[in-house]
Amino acid sequence: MEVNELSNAESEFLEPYLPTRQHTYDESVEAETARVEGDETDHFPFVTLTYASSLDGMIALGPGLRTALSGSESKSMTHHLRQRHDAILVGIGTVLADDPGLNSRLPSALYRLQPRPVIVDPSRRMNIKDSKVIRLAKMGEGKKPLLIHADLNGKQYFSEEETCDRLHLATPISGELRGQERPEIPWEYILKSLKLRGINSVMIEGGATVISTLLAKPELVNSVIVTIAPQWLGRGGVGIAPVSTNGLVETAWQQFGADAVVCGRFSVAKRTI
Ligand SMILES: NC(=O)C1=CN([C@@H]2O[C@H](COP(=O)(O)OP(=O)(O)OC[C@H]3O[C@@H](n4cnc5c(N)ncnc54)[C@H](OP(=O)(O)O)[C@@H]3O)[C@@H](O)[C@H]2O)C=CC1
Ligand SMILES: Nc1nc(O)c(N)c(N[C@@H]2O[C@H](COP(=O)(O)O)[C@@H](O)[C@H]2O)n1
Repeated sequence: MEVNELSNAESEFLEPYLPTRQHTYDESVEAETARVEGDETDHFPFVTLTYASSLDGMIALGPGLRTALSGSESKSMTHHLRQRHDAILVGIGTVLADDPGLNSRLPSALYRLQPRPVIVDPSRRMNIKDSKVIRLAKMGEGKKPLLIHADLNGKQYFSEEETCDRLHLATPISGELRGQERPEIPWEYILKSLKLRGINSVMIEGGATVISTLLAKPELVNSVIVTIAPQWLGRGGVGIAPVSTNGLVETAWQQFGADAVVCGRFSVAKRTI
């Protein structure tokens, strides 16, 4: 699908919901040297939650199915968002289903402006050899991905490999988590670790599990940008279903091609722009 630069009006519409333009992030010096300074709210990167949904609230036709919802105009909007953040994060479910590129295909997205792909893969399920995100990084069309794994022994360490970097995060094995087959890494750990590595803004793109669990932590989310495509995906679809109810404030919407793009913030977010 063709990806084009946004018009001035389109990028001005989005700008209030985006992190400030910094572009100081450089993954080659990503940060052994980075230090957390400032108050508690500065310990987290700016988080933008974004995805495309059908009219019946579905993001895919079925579990594990790659489903095109955005038209070319709203897809271009997504690629604009990708180059406005230091990192783009998805869960391993999305990588296994979609084999996404996780780069920005906008003509203006020079290597310097590419987001660092971050993949939450607690149990190391990613197939490194056949991955598009790694192929693109090798060709210089995107950055090397950072994989986040769970370390059930409570350690926390970072290792660099030729094709990807791996960050092992301590997983609390207390009470309800003990004996659970799928280790769950608290979002606070993930986001603080990214900030510690010098990542100041992260666009979180999916999939259903990642979005639904983050929607239950609205205080960690600075802005929400949802594309609504004018179609229904039906009952077999994969829906967004947070465990808690919530609503956005400071909302705005604009048409991108046939799609509506809705933006907003949570009143409880730790900090605003
Ligand atoms: N329309 C849209 O905008 C988008 C649609 N999608 C669609 O979404 C679907 C994929 O959704 P889904 O299967 O839910 O996959 P996700 O991408 O949400 O990945 C879920 C998996 O990631 C791991 N994970 C996520 N969060 C954590 C955490 N906090 N701690 C530990 N592990 C975590 C777990 O891996 P494990 O299972 O190994 O424990 C979990 O099962 C696909 O069909 C895809 O096409 C995806 C992105 C955008
Ligand atoms: N914005 C948007 N619209 C859709 O209709 C989608 N299906 C998605 N999916 C997300 O984009 C990823 C694929 O992107 P690239 O391969 O990098 O172009 C996919 O994995 C989802 O994260 N997004």
